Amino acid sequence: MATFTQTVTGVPAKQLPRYEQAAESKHELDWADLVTLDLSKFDAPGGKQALAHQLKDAVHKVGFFYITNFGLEQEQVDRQFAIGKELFSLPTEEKLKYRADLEHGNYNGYRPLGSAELFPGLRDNVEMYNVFKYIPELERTQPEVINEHWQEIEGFQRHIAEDVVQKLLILIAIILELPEDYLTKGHRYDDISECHLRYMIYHARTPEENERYQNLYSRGHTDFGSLTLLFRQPIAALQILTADGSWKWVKPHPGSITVNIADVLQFWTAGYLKSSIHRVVAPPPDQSGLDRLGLLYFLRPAQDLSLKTVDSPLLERLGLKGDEDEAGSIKAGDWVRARVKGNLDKAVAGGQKEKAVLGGVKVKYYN
Ligand SMILES: O=C(O)CCC(=O)C(=O)O
Ligand SMILES: [Fe+2]
Repeated sequence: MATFTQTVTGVPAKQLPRYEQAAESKHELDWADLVTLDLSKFDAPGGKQALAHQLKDAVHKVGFFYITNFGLEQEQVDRQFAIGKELFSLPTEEKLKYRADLEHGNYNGYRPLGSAELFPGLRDNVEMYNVFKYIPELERTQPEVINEHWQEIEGFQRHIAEDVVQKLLILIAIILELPEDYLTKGHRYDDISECHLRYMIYHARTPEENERYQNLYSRGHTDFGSLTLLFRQPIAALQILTADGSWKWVKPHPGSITVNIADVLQFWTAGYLKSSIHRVVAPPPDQSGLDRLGLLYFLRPAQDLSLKTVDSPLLERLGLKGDEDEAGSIKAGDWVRARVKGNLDKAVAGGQKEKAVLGGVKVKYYN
């Protein structure tokens, strides 16, 4: 295994202030009905099969689900929120030293406030900091607060990448009637890929600003990679576009991670797995004055893998494996970078639109 040689300062890590989670909203919102997978059942006899059975409809029809008992204590999760909070409190000029090369579709590093235009002339209220995997090929200079805690961050990433995500990929392989290691092979921590742990912050807006922005924090979109894991943030804001065309809120259940299927799994399964459209809106009135910190892990496959439909007996039986595979010539890494670049495009008046990304394949955007 490669060893990583990130420069550390030699100065003992500063104490981080304890992160206090916000109180949940008292508003009764129109919550999405999502299944919860208890991952502690994974290693029990027949556990994987039972979990795969539970997951099958959810990943086909909704694309979103919760997981619990994923092997991280709330305290470990809160430490990551504390790192994110510290990072975003740095002066803007300091953060800009670590700006990601967004123009080339590279998300490694800082994405400044207002990078995406939501409506013509109206920019987003989001900052992001993406920490790619700690492998030599992806090394970059990082702010002090990241370097001071890099071993903890790497340990956190590795637990997600080498334990949680591996279990989920095995369940999905079982659903697709593929060998259990079929998907895990393309998602190793030491592969060059764009997987990252993301700290992000949505800055609260005034009620007047929210009105101008039609309450939108982040446009409806699908995610670019294989899976996205969203650590629980009690400030409600995430919504899913459901099959009947209505938006439903995602409830931040204690002790859970919200997981969603992203584009690459949709390509590999000719649409059987749903890369669902979701968006982020202004929180309900009792939380709308709060900045909303986010902690997410974006799983992406080894960059050279093609987006060709996999040889799944299930997909064969369903008649989904046709001769036409328009994404077959696209590489996963190229898809992800094209979509990162696309996020910098100017907003188009009139809302919903479709946009060609690569090789004639298009994506839809929603407000
Ligand atoms: O902040 C959230 O709840 C979701 C963020 C999201 O969808 C994304 O960053 O892709
Ligand atoms: Fe997303």
